Amino acid sequence: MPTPTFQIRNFCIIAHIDHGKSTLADQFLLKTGTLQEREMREQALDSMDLERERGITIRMHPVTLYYTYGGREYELNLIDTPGHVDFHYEVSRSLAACEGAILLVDAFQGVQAQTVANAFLAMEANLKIIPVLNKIDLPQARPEHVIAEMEQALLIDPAEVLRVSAKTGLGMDELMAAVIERIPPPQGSVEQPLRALVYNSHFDTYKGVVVYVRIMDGQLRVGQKVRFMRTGREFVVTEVGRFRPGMTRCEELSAGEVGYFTANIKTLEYVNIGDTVTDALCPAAEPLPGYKEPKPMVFSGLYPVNNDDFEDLREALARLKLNDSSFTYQPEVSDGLGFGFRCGFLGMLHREIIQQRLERECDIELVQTAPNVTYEILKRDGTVVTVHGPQDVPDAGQIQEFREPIVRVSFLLPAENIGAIMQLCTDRRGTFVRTEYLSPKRVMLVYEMPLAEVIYDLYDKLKSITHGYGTMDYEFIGFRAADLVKLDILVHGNRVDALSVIVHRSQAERRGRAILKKLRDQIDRHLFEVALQAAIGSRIVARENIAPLRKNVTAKCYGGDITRKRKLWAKQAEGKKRLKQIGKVEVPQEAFLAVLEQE
Ligand SMILES: Nc1nc2c(ncn2[C@@H]2O[C@H](COP(=O)(O)OP(=O)(O)OP(=O)(O)O)[C@@H](O)[C@H]2O)c(=O)[nH]1
Repeated sequence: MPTPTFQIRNFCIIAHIDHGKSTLADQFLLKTGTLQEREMREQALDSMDLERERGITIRMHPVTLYYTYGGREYELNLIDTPGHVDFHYEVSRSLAACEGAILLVDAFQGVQAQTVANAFLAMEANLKIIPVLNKIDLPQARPEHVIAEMEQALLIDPAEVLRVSAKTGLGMDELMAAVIERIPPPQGSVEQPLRALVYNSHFDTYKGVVVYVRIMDGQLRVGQKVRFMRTGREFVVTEVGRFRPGMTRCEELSAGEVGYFTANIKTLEYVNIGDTVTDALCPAAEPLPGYKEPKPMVFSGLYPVNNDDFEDLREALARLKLNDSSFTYQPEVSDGLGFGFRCGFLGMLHREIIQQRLERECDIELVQTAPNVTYEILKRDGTVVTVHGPQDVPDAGQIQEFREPIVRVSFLLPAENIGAIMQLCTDRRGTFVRTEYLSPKRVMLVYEMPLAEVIYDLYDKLKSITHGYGTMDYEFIGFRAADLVKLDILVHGNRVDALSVIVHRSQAERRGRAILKKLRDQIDRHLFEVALQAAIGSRIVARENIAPLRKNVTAKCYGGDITRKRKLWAKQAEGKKRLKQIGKVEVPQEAFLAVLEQE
């Protein structure tokens, strides 16, 4: 018998990193007897190794709990959401699968940038918010201040705020009651054709893709032929189940419920987060709203240090892609680094995670080039092209308008640092939007800024200026025209493709000079003077010279000592293996790395 919808509650926990979301999720498992204390590994829901190591939630792990309240048994579906900005879209899809959200705030740290961003996402999705203060067991907790911040920043009624300790379980009874009493039961009808929201998925070696769904209307059963409405692909369902928290089979899932299904789906590419699954024979008229194609925003080149590892790297990337459809890659060749791949990521954290997985899983030494963002170029012939790297930029003569991605960045910081951060934002071509004091000591600051400036080092700068007390969050708002140029690097008159970068014209000279300085330190002297130049089209904006070598290297070894000479020659030959000939100049591989690797 399916649970009547009025006895179902679907909710998630939204919080800033480290405010205790996973610990609270564990308390729900304990409280409902889903897991016993002894069975519970610490933080059962954070299952991926990498997450455990980094202590952050990357993927969402749903769990179905049963809890008796007021003499009735309720089905509670808890959906854990990622807390990082890179995974914004995934957060928004998991919110769409719920009717309510627990907004968890650390009673010491207070409201942070991601708390605000995620709370607004939940409010936009019309979720019932249950504001909760966590870590009230901490001696340094300052509940009254934090509640005042919540009221100021998020218009939360102080009377509604619950106080818990996810660590000790204090306040859990009140929280369970609030989930049941305050969050509305799901709407939707079993009589309607099936509509299920795909809010996540993972790849299982034996079962194929496991699709995580929230059933909005209708029913989902084994043997049913279903259709993904965006792609039109059809599959026959082989298994339906719930997460308890392990995958547990059941007969069917009905309107209002949360669970998973498998259907011998071989690749995650067929399963898009946000897509709608319907019955192939009796399809729904309209898919569910809000679908977005996941778009990588940050790109960088990934090269094996040893070119023989290229095929291994290709295989490793293909395996990763099976598990993460938001990551993209395509082969590219660079003058300096040889064969490699241009990879697309959702953001900087996503990029770091992928690199770590690759290194761990395939034991290949990798070089990552400095990250760049995606650009749009309106050409004089009226076409718009998307550019993922400097090598794709057409000739200046063909460019009508160069556009870059802009994000809205929100900072939450100690009031005393506001001047320094505003200066930083101005230097990074930011446009001031607004500022708001949450208390005399904490302020929210909003800027619009090019994404390229944000990924460069904004986060590190924020942390160092605010001594770790500032937080930030950003969302993509669109492409805007800017005075961007492709800056080329010439070694003795020869353009080196691998070293080109896209920069704002006002910064071209400074960036050019910095690159040339690094190059100069890496390239040995030659018998002639080597000119290093940075150029925009044919205009040189910066120049460095490497003075010529005055004497032959072996000259100082006198004529007679042939063994020493041989040794020297052998050593030179060894070094030359990794030298790249550019025109008449030999450039060591390290020079490319020094310039391309992120500072
Ligand atoms: N004293 C105390 N510590 C807590 C409490 N809840 C969580 N913690 C600690 O706070 C730290 C972060 O908790 P997590 O549950 O990992 O936080 P999270 O929000 O899931 O973090 P992400 O997965 O990074 O988003 C851990 O060291 C917890 O032990 C609490 O109520 N009291």
